[in-house]
Amino acid sequence: MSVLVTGGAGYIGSHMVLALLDRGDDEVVVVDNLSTGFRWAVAAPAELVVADVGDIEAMMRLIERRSVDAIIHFAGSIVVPDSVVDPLGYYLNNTVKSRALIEAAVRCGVEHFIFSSTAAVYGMPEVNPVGEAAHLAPISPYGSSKLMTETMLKDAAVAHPLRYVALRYFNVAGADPAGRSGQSTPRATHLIKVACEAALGKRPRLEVFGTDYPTPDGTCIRDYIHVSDLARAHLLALDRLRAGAGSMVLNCGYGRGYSVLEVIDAVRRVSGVDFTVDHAARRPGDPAALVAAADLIRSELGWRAERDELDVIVADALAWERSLSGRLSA
Ligand SMILES: NC(=O)c1ccc[n+]([C@@H]2O[C@H](COP(=O)([O-])OP(=O)(O)OC[C@H]3O[C@@H](n4cnc5c(N)ncnc54)[C@H](O)[C@@H]3O)[C@@H](O)[C@H]2O)c1
Ligand SMILES: O=c1ccn([C@@H]2O[C@H](COP(=O)(O)OP(=O)(O)O[C@H]3O[C@H](CO)[C@H](O)[C@H](O)[C@H]3O)[C@@H](O)[C@H]2O)c(=O)[nH]1
Repeated sequence: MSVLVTGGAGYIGSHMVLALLDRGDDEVVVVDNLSTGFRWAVAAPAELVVADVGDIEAMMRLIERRSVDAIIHFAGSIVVPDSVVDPLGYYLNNTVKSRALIEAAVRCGVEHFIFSSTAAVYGMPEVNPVGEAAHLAPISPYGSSKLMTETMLKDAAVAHPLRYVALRYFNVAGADPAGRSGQSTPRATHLIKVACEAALGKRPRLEVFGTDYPTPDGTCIRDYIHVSDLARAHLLALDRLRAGAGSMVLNCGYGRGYSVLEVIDAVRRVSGVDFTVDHAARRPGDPAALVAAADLIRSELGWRAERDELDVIVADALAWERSLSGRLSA
């Protein structure tokens, strides 16, 4: 039996492949169209198939050839502001192509499906920490495209012998502690990556988007989760599904938030570099605070955080950023 990891050449997917291989699950096949991913990010002996998840025939052939019993679906487009500019492109890549993949799974009898959802399904939550039962009101096409895939899975799981875990990630950060993968996309927008680039002189400065939010220091609060802890949550979800558990929707965060200024302090502290920080206007669509209620994932999966110290997350991200320059041309 093989696990199919879509988007396995990307940031989080490449850590998933490492987590599977590290525990001895060697039958791993990756599908990635390399639109933002990297061939080198797929660790051996995982097989990389360069294909599009929307190609239903190709997905069915692959599922049959590798006897896939579980799909972990990371492939998608992830930049929230881009989704506002190109909503139909986001609905195509995230919703329409996920539908094709789900149909391939159903037609081939794959019973286990894990889906990368997002805290963006909550929009601007009125209460923090935000629980899985909170009102779902995405404010971007990105968030809507992911919520629509959650809905398809819910309905497909009623009609077919398919069980799924939708994991709603909060802010994913950090890198493989052994230095084998990390966030590599050029022109990244994520705060910790951008701050590490500033600390290493790859950017002239960091801009803080908004200092007048109703938070203790006026900057936005987010729940940053280490990518290795997140990958481990997927392993546990896979084990639960294979053991016969029913479908679940789970937040992935630590239940603790840090402000933008606290993150900047951590990056300055860990790097020892006092890089330039400018105050800028609010970025449209940013909720003031987004922190996970993280009890359900602990009780349902027995998941425990291992790298939840902000300085550890930053140190891993910084180490990866230092090692990155030589790799991107590969
Ligand atoms: N990074 C975060 O903070 C975050 C937060 C919430 C949810 N997510 C979700 O996690 C998943 C992975 O995100 P990431 O940060 O690793 O992004 P990423 O861009 O690094 O990885 C996505 C991968 O999918 C591939 N891909 C995209 N469209 C494809 C298609 N149609 N067919 C085949 N491959 C395709 C890309 O080439 C890339 O390798 C995404 O679904 C994203 O929405 C990420
Ligand atoms: O240069 C920067 C970059 C970010 N920020 C701030 O830092 C916080 C975190 O921003 P990120 O861009 O790192 O992350 P988001 O919270 O916007 O986005 C995250 O959550 C979203 C759901 O809300 C999506 O899932 C997305 O993929 C995921 O990274 C925000 O307040 C943002 O305004 C800055 O001040 N300066």
